[in-house]
Amino acid sequence: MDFTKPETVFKLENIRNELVKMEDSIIFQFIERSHFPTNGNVYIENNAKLPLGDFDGSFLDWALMHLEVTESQLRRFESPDETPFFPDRILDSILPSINFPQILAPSAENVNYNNKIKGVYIKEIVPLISKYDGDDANNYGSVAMTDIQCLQSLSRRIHFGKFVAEAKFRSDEELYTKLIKEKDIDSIMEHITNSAVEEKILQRLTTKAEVYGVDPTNKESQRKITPEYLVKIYKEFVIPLTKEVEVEYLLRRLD
Ligand SMILES: C=C(O[C@@H]1C=C(C(=O)O)C=C[C@H]1O)C(=O)O
Repeated sequence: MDFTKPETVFKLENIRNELVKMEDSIIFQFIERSHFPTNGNVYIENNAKLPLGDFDGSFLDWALMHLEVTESQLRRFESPDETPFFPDRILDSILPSINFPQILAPSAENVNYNNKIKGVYIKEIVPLISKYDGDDANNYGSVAMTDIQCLQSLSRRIHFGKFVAEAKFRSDEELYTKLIKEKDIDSIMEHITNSAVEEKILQRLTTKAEVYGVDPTNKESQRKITPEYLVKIYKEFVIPLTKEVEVEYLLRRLD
């Protein structure tokens, strides 16, 4: 898939191949996070234990916002597959624009699920992938940086739903135009759903987690991340959120 060549992006097979590649990144970032406890202090907004001057938010928010400001100046968010968590804080790039061809509908940039993704990650995913419930003040920085890697990978994977939706729209423009005009959300969700693909993804994740997630040097074969938890994360959060993005993108496709 090459974002400078739209014809490579509109092929659903190419998009699905990209989603498969993202599984490895997400698994390995979850494994990194599994070295640390939950460290709930990094998620508490305006936490007296982690003073941040006049910044309004959590330690994680502070780290993520500052990183995104730098990344924006290095052209990260010009790429159509990157969606910022702090769209109002990012800056113009200091690098010349690549001028990617228009691939998605102009309304695509308004489909930003990152606040919801961050909430689900903190509330639901961190308790599943972290080492134990607890706090280790020596690792606040490491946890924030690891969380940022996980969040940016999850964000890219879930917002890839925009490309999936565009490919599906182009595959049956008449049907989707009708459903969009009727604002028939349930029918749109039904038509973008492919249960066979979802099942294949969950089966592959189980195998990958069994291979990647076990430390071969550890005699007790202690798992770094359990296959059951990885499947649960995808089944209950990653895939549903991707489909929400697909539906939201399509509802705005004709704007
Ligand atoms: C991404 C797609 O759309 C939907 C979402 C999927 C996912 O998030 O993994 C898989 C299949 C579909 O239900 C697709 O059709 O490939």
